[in-house]
Amino acid sequence: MTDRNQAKESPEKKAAGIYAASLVKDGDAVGLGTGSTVAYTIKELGRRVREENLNIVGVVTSYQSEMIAIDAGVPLTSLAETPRLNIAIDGADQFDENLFAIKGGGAAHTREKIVSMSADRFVVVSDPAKKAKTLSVFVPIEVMPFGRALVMQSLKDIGGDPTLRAAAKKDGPVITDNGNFVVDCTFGEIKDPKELAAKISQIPGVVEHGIFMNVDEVVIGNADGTVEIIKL
Ligand SMILES: O=C(CO)[C@H](O)[C@H](O)COP(=O)(O)O
Repeated sequence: MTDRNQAKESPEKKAAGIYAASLVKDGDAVGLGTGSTVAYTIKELGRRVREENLNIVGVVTSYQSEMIAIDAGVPLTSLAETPRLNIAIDGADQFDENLFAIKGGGAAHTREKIVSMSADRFVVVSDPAKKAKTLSVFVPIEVMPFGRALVMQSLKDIGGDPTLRAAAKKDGPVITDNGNFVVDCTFGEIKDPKELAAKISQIPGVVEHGIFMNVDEVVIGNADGTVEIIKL
């Protein structure tokens, strides 16, 4: 499968991803996020299952993480069967000093939010470039196709600059794993992520936005293999 994560190896992402796998304990139910950083975590968990007899079950957030987990040999379950998770691990597109984060670069943020909110501990894995004083990258917003015109106009009304995300290898829009569109909306510097999140959530047709306010800690990987942990 070709995808945005076929980019070259990143030692920073690898360091963060592999370290985060060491936070998983025997018997844990683990939320498995989506993206190139957490892919290292999923593969390392597979190694621990094979080589250390680690006994875990994973809940995936996308078809992509499902395929990686199956390849790696991580046993899977569903939130329906295992509604409460011990830990969820996932990447992010940007995070700030208060550990507010923006996610959804891979259009998986709706399931990622559900899975992370189902976990006792939510750990973000990142490279150093995603740390910011103030959030400023575009906010991915999953949108019901039927409601897209109202959502686009409403996002402009609250000061956003929305763009329907186009698919890379298909004519037309990205379709999420849930059958919806994704609107990427720029708001400049986001001074109050909580307030913006509430405004976006009120728009009919919005399924979920990519502002996350439930991150417990961030693991930042460095090129030399070391990690920095940020907790509030
Ligand atoms: O939110 C996400 C997917 O929807 C990813 O976690 C986020 O885009 C980070 O990806 P990567 O680890 O590849 O940089």
